[in-house]
Amino acid sequence: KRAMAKYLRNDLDTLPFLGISHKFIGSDEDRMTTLSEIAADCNRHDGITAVWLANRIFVVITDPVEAEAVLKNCLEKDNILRFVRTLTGNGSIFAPETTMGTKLGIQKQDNHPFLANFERFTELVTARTLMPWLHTDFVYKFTPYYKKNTEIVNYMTSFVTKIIKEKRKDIEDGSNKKNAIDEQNNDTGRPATKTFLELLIDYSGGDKGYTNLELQEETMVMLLAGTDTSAVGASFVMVMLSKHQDVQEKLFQELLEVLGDEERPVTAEDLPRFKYLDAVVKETLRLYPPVPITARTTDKDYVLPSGKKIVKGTGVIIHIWGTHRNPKYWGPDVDVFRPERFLDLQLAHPAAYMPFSHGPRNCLGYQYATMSMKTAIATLVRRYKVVPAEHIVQDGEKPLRVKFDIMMKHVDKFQIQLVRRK
Ligand code: HEM
Repeated sequence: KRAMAKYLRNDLDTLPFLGISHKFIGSDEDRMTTLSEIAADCNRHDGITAVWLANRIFVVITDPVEAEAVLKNCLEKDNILRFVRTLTGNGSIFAPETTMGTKLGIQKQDNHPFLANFERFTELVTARTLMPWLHTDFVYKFTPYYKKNTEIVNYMTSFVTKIIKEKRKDIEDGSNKKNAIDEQNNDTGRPATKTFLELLIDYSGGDKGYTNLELQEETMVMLLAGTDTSAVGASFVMVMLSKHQDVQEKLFQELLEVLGDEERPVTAEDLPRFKYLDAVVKETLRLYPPVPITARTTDKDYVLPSGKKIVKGTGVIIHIWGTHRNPKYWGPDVDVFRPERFLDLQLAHPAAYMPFSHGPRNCLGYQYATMSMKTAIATLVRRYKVVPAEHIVQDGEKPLRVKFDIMMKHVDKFQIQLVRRK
């Protein structure tokens, strides 16, 4: 591993024993700044470097050719992601209403304890992931974070378990005909919609299928992976539209063309016709991927397409943010927000653009996420002009300030103003 560190060099400020882990101390904005410095350094080293996080070495990749080789061959997620498991257990890795089909009212109350706990959980997990001295359970248990983490996990699991028990009882009593989604859509005349939770119960064999613990773990996974990611993606698009009025005007014209003059609901059939919206969403997720990194571990020695060798047991960080900003694949205007680049684009490599990752363990929900983001954005932009929040100076090409807590988010909380269009 030491030999590997020598030929996969970096020019980052590395300390004895700590490696680069000291660079992750600080705020969640500082952590994202460090991640972007690592990406830029990696791009200067042919898209592959190695960094030490205390006693563990991680290979960092921003070259899509090398990334694809790893993502197709190493299917195990690296142990560095294990702290998420305090919540998801053994679930296969959050739209509360569509996931669980119970009126939670979470999205209508931004101070709902479930959301507050979820946010605090992501902060705690990210801090622990990036600070190696907190990795050992023995040490972690002596810190105040441990107590908080346990409280949060207990609250969230009991919240979800209660819903699962109610749902099972509803199904038993036959009182499950209508769920929260159907109630919202009560005038559509569509057959009853099955929620994710109902489908899990049904397909796994009803009473004889998944246990309550398995249902709880899978539901947690969907909540964790599904809710905030799409909301964060759509919110980044809205902020970029507020900064780039020319892009917004072009998008508005497309919406008028496809939807006509009336303010009718956007349908699934409209979505493929929104070519420019597709480009705007893609260009936003290129510059601001809500999940900026993912990780794998090697189960044997690998020789990458470049001939570089990664030894068994190495953590590999697939730096999605860095790959999207690799000038070798995106050209000299890599940092410029230019949706037009995605119109008729032939990607230089299929993994050069991967906000949903790439290969057999990529995002399970990418089609749903894309459809839900486009529907929300088209609905809003058809009705409202999006302008920057009053106190935020219009700063044109200046990059957004972003922070990292499992997901990447806007430091200024995605603040914008909506002005009703006539
Ligand atoms: C803009 C929205 C989203 C983005 C950017 C996103 C991105 C990602 C990324 C980068 C991964 C990591 C894959 C890897 O390690 O290779 C992932 C995994 C996953 N995502 Fe998403 N995701 C989004 C929305 C969703 C939604 C809406 C769902 C569910 C409905 C979902 C379900 C999952 C699941 C289950 C995994 C784990 C797959 C596995 O480990 O095999 N995601 N997502």
